[in-house]
Amino acid sequence: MLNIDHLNISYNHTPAVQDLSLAVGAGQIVGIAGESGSGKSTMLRSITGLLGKEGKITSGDIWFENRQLQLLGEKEMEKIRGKDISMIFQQPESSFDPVTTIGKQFCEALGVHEKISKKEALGRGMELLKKLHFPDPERIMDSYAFELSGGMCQRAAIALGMVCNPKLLLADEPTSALDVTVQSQTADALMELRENFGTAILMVTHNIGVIAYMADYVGIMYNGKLVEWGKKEEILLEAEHPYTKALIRAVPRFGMSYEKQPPYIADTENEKRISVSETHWILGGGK
Ligand SMILES: Nc1ncnc2c1ncn2[C@@H]1O[C@H](COP(=O)(O)OP(=O)(O)OP(=O)(O)O)[C@@H](O)[C@H]1O
Repeated sequence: MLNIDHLNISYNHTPAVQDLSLAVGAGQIVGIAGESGSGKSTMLRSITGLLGKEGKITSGDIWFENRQLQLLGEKEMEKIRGKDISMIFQQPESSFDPVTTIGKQFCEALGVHEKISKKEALGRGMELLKKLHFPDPERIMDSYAFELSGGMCQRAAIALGMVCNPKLLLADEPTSALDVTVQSQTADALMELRENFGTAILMVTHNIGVIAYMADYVGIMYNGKLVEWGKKEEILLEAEHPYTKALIRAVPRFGMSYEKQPPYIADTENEKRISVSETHWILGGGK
């Protein structure tokens, strides 16, 4: 569905992303981890054509289905943004206009891409809010973003991002600004979207625990380059790059033995183990 091929991006001639290739298949969750400044957000923004004035794709291709996104003009990108590809951000409030009700923003988001009545648009939004476990979607529709808690706001932002039923959701640190319990709810909400709608998700984060919990494929960025790429189990168990090893070592253990936390991603031959439920616990999802 999405194929990034030997992508190079610079800001004012300084390279930020170098020779990056990766792929996201339909319905897959791909997690990209990496330290601050390694180029994760730049890579995501390049997909939606939002690199700003300084940012430039200097070579390489971004294929989405049969289109080369980096060759499309702003008008064509506008049609794709929000409809086929949508994006959610670390600060959920930044997905919303603070002086417009959430309901009105659902109507506006749908109105850009479809001829749809206000009633129908609100209905579609409320259905999504229900799927994301809001017991009172009508109240949410009448609220402003600042009236919601951080976790509610992020789930509402996910619903807004999903309202046009995009094939690909880009998520920039979707759980980082949230406390651990809400991180877990948000991670579960994203995984449910994949289950319910087959949405592919490309997510960048500092948090290898979130990736261990959610992703099918993992990439590790370091200094603008993708230094590791593969299936989650392969990367978490067979990390080769020193930065990946350090990231995995840095996952807190909370003094719990692995044996108490099945199921494992286990490589019995080498007796190396990473507990998926441990990362779930780190995310606040249970003990
Ligand atoms: N608008 C910009 N103008 C100039 N340089 C930029 C701009 N945005 C990002 N950069 C630079 O590009 C490099 C990659 O930044 P980017 O934000 O993509 O990293 P990141 O991995 O997403 O970091 P973080 O995890 O802190 O968000 C950094 O060196 C950063 O300073």
